[in-house]
Amino acid sequence: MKPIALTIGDVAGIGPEIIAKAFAQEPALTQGCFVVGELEALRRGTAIAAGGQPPLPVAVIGDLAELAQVPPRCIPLWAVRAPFAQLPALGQVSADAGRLAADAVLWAAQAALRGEIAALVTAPLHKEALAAAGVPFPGHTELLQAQAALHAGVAVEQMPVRMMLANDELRTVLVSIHMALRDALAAVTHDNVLQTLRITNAALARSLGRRPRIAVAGLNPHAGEGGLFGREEIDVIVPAMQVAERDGLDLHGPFAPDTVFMRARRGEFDVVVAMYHDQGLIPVKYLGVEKGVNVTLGLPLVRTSPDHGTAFDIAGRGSADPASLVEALRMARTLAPGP
Ligand SMILES: NC(=O)C1=CN([C@@H]2O[C@H](COP(=O)(O)OP(=O)(O)OC[C@H]3O[C@@H](n4cnc5c(N)ncnc54)[C@H](O)[C@@H]3O)[C@@H](O)[C@H]2O)C=CC1
Ligand SMILES: NCC(=O)COP(=O)(O)O
Repeated sequence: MKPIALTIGDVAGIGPEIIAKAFAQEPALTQGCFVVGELEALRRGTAIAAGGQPPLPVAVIGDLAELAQVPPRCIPLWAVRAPFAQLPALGQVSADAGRLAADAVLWAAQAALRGEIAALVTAPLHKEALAAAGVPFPGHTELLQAQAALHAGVAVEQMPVRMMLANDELRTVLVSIHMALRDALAAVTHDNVLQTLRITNAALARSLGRRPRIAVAGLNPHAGEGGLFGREEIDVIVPAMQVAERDGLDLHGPFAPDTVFMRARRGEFDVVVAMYHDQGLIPVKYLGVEKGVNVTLGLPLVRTSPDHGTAFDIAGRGSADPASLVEALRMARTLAPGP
């Protein structure tokens, strides 16, 4: 398989530390992987991860062919900038860290689109730091969508993508992501719901090898209770489902949002389409932030990420759990195309 890039994320957070822990704890899984980032921040992460023991060494590479020469228990690094004279402080929003995080993702996205790497696994970045650096995208998902559209020579709207969060008990795909809740309500449109259903169906049919059973969450309490508590289910969600059903999708609902995740977790459905960010992410993260994986559906490349963020509150302490990053790496290997 081609190499897998791990982008360093926001270096004021736990990204470098959990990357170093993943390399230390999972030598077989991380074989053929390399970090995209900056030398001093990665070295700081290896020292934090080692907790007083000798840290894993870092080997800077200038060509992906050099990966084969990197000895075991050494972390290969593709540096996207010169080493920091002064590292961004741990636990604080900084434009320098935001710029580095974005540059690492941009480099890896372009390498993936050129077919040089099998997948990218992105350590978390801080959205305020990204904005402080002047990056015009709220998160990875939108940045990758824009890069993929550019590469394909199409408008961003012609490269629709969706966020999926998954663990071994539950999957959810979101109609909208990084926007104010008021805007998310307005984003529950016929086209957005229909597009989400189609993207979900295509992605899961590929990974499951069969037609996925898709549950649809309502927007309102009790899925509107027959129109008593809101009409979006009747006016928007059901008509979009009817169009998708005519295309052969196996759809169920719209169901009361407070019970649909419980039913999916019991095995009734393969995935729940949620109407906005927190409706879908709270149930998955509540099952354990260490288990979830974020996958961007709809891209012409494989991208996974841990489900948690930069955890500024614990950065530098050595207590960050690399489990979700390890799961993201495992999932990237599963989804990545063969040689
Ligand atoms: N894939 C990505 O790039 C993601 C980025 N974010 C961004 O991260 C920043 C911080 O977000 P928050 O809402 O504070 O969420 P967070 O996930 O960074 O932290 C929430 C709580 O979980 C704990 N936590 C998170 N990951 C942990 C780990 N691996 N081990 C142990 N404890 C862990 C933190 O210490 C904190 O108490 C925001 O800018 C957010 O947008 C959030 C989610 C995903
Ligand atoms: N809540 C998940 C999240 O914000 C991750 O966003 P992205 O950086 O994967 O687009």
